[in-house]
Order: sequence, then C-alpha cells, then structure tokens
Amino acid sequence: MNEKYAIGIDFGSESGRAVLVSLKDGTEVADHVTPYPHGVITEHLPSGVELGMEWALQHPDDYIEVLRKSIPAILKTSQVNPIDIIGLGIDFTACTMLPIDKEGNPLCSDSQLADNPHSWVKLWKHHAAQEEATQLNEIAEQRGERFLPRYGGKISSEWMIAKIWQILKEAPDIYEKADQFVEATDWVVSKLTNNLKRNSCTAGYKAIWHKQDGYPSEAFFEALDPRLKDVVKTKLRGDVVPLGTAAGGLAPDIARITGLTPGIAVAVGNVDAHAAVPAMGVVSPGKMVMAMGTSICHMLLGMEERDVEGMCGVVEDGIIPGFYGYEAGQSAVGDIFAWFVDKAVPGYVYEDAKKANMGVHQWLEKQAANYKPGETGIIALDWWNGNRSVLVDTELSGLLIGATLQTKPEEIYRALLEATAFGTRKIVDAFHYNGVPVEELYACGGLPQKNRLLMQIYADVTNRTIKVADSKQTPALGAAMFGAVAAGGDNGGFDSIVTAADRMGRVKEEFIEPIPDNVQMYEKLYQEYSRLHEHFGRGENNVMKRLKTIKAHAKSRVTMKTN
Ligand SMILES: Nc1ncnc2c1ncn2[C@@H]1O[C@H](COP(=O)(O)OP(=O)(O)O)[C@@H](O)[C@H]1O
Ligand SMILES: O=C(CO)[C@H](O)[C@H](O)COP(=O)(O)O
Repeated sequence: MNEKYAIGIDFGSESGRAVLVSLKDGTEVADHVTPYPHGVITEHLPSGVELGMEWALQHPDDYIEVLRKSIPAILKTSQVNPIDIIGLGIDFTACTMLPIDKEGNPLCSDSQLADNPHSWVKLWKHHAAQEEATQLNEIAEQRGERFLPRYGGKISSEWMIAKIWQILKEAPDIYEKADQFVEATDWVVSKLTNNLKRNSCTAGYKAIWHKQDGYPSEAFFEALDPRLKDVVKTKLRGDVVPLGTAAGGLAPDIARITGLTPGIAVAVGNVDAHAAVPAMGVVSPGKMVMAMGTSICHMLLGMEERDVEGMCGVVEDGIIPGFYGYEAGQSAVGDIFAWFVDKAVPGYVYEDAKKANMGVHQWLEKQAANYKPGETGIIALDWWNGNRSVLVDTELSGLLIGATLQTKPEEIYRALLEATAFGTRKIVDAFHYNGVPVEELYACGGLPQKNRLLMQIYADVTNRTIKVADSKQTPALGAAMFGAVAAGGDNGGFDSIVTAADRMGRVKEEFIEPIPDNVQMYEKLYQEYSRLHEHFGRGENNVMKRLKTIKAHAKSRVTMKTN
C-alpha cells in the first residue's frame, strides 16, 4: 500500500492553516496559511453598520476561502497524489457560532439581514453577552442546576447559550429566522460533507451538553426566557456525536475547488486547543497542555469528574475517549503583548529594533531578559480581555502597578509576560489542589516558538518542566489525526485517537526546566499577584466594572451629542 496522508485545518482567530501529514509518523509534509480577508470584525460591519462595545464577529466566507486557497497550496507544494489522502479533520476557535437558514446558509449572506450584526458569526471573543451570562448564572444557581459545578460554577459569556440569548433579546427577528444555531466548526464540516453533525466537544464545553444528561431542561430555559423553552428541540436540534466520528464523505463541489478526492472521510468538528492534546502525544492524566497564542487554553485529562473553581468545563470523552477532559483558559495572552507593542511602545523602540534588524517583540524580549525576577519593581494583572479562569468575569480589565518615572518599556513588557504566567499558575493550582494533578506542562501554539523568555518565566512561575510541541501547526496536526481516525484502520487510517497519538504525536527533545533561584523569587511575586487578584477580582474593589459603566455612559452622551 502507498504511504497514506491526512489533512488537518486549524481555523484560528486571524487565519486558517492547513497541513498535510504523513500517517506513517506524523511528518508535516506541507503547510499553508490563509489570513481571513475580513479578519476580526470589531468596530463596524463591512457595510459600515457600527458595532457595540465588546463585539467580535467574523465573515463565514473567510472560512471557505481557507479551503479554496490552502488545500490546493499544500497539494501543490507536497506533490502528494490526492488518491493517497484518506481523511480530513478541522479544528476551530470556540464558541464561534452563527445562525443559519433551512438550507444551511449563514443568515448574514441574506442581503435583507446582512445589516443586522446578529446575523453574523459571533467569534469566541465576542464579549457582549455578559449581561445574559450573568443572569443565566444567577438563575442556574437559584435553581440548583447540576450542570453549574461542571463549568467551575459559572457559564461564560463567550459560550453558546449566552450568545443565543443575546440574539433573542436584541434581535428577535434574527432569532425567529434562524433555523438553527451552530458552532462554526460544525458549519464548515456541513459545507465539506453536506451533513450537519454536532460534535460532542463543542456541545459539551460550550453549549452545556452532557453525555448522560443531555442539554439543560426545558424548565431551565423557560426560566431564562419563556421564548427559549424549546430552543434545544428546535434551534440546537440534531444528534451530538463523539470526536473522531466521520461526519460523511467529502462533497463533490468541495472536491472540485480543492483538488481532493470526493468521498474521503471528513471527521466531525473539533476545538483548536482540544485537537492539540493528542498531537503532543498526551493521552494520559497529569500533563497539562497549554495552547499558547492570542489566548491560552489549558487542557488536562482526569480519571474522574471533579469540581474545580473557575474551570471552563469538564466533559467526559471531551478530549480523549475514556477520560474526563478538563479545560481552563486565559482570554488574552499574546493579545496583551500585541496591545503593548501596537499601542503603547515609544517610537525609539521601533527605531532601535529596526537598527538591530529585529522585530519589536524580539527587541523587547532581549532587553527584558537582562532583568532578574523582581528587578523591575512592577507587577500586572493579566485581565486586558477579562478573566476566563478562575474568576470567569469578562468585565475585569488590566492593571499595572509599581511604575515610576524610571520605568522602561522592556520592564513593562516583562511585567506583562509575568502577569500571564501568574494567571496560568492560578489555573494550575486550582486543578492540582482539587484532585486533578498537574505534574508537567506541554506547550504548543505560536508563543513557544516566538518567545523563549516567556517560556522560561512560565517554567519558573509554575515550578514545572515544560515540553514544547515539535510541530509548526499542532492543532492542525491533531485535526488531521482525527481525520485519519474518521477514515478508519481498514482504509489506512487509525481505529482510535490513542493509536494515532502514539504514532504521530510528538514534542521536542529539549525541555524547559525551572531555575531554582527564579522559582523562589517568583513565589514572592506570585503572593503579591494573588493579593491583587483577590482584591480586584472578587468584589473588594469593583473599580474595573465601575470604569466600564462610566465609559459606556460617557460614550452614549458623545453619541447623543453628535446625532
Ligand atoms: N515574539 C513574540 N513574543 C510574544 N508574543 C508574540 C510574539 N510575536 C507575536 N506574538 C503574539 O502572538 C500572538 C499570535 O499567536 P499565534 O499562536 O500565532 O496565533 P493564534 O492565537 O491566532 O493561533 C499574537 O497575539 C501576537 O501578539
Ligand atoms: O476558547 C477557545 C477554545 O476553547 C478558543 O478557541 C481559543 O481561546 C481561541 O484560541 P486562539 O487564541 O489560539 O485563537
């Protein structure tokens, strides 16, 4: 039999990346990135319609553009015969969701509805449904809903039900017109196969679905809003199927635009961070996988269902069959560094970086590496995009403390790197001291490849060894592995994701080890971080929320004046 291959496509926040991998050993034969033409839509729709605060949308055509561009590109570079490509899998940011009509078309592609922002794809980091999430949590708590502890005590505004409820409240006509609400990962798979299948991973982590209990009861939805009573039977209808299941064969029209063979197995959708776990060879407890990019998702396997404060969720078989999959996360990490570089760095840094033939991030990293832990005298809270774990509050915001007239940009940059590491330490501790041990860390995503100082700080702050992915596109590799599982062992693929991980998953040989002196100093700084975390994060001082309210009032007064 010829060597067999699979394709994985990782749909990120800014771009989609496809890889073609050999099923012999997971070698990435070719990869290609397609930036989304419309990027993340935060201020106004392409037609000019203005968006509110905390909105983040995407254009669904951009996902199809990734298929159209990246698949032919990897076929061309690799020169692999399409006959030997037996499976395809995708992973996506989540909860990234959209309303579709009866034919499966996004409502925003209807010109009558396109000017309504609620007809568009809501990206995971759309945070404008916080009011709904807060109310949902209050009602769930009053009713003693069993699902709440499985989500660390709080359902996030990033997730499906809060987003659907926001649509219902603010655009009841869009809610009415939506035949279904779907995760973007399931929608793209439906375009690939002409078959809409809901995957158990996004349903479990993002839509409060449980393997034994199903979705929350009608009575719960009715308590939220009587109009939501039958939302599960109507707009969330359809079977929920396990990861690695084949959604169907590749549709002929997609085969035509991509150059792939019609009918090859396409796996049901998956989530980016979750797909990365088997791609690093992680199929057992004790190993926390961090998908480190614009944000961080922390993934961990456990043998039993435990309550952990502020985790995003625990889902049986949610990552690897046979285990409880735990997820937590930080809603901004690389994005915080990007904010600093784009919006707050003085011009001379750009000039010096240019003279040194370096990027601004690299230049700042090099300067920041000259400081010892504690030497900057500053500390930050990493809440530039709210807090996902353990506080689960998107209304929180950033804080920098200790700056003086002598503070340099590289010191602030270092403090921001450290703040994100402290945020991860909170998450590690929350699991480790609540019966889900974390012995070592595994890192993938863009950041471990880009910033060595950041990775050393993470090892020092958490006092744990970090193993780094040996793949350029780890989630896409994982997605390809699920594609090969969907194809099945008899067709040259695999019978289980564990076998696929054994053969194809990998990490680099060199590990990042904590440095004992740094560990000691960071322990002190972490205590300071924890004090600030409790003070500003648990209601002792709600200044961040008050500032947001003042801002909203001030903004509405400006709008009134200009109208
Ligand atoms: N040298 C660097 N050090 C730290 N962060 C960086 C560096 N270069 C880019 N970044 C940040 O990395 C993030 C992109 O990460 P990446 O994993 O490539 O993307 P994504 O999260 O969309 O998958 C951006 O937020 C960017 O600001
Ligand atoms: O919540 C998620 C997964 O559960 C998002 O997909 C994730 O945070 C976005 O990832 P990235 O920053 O790597 O694009």
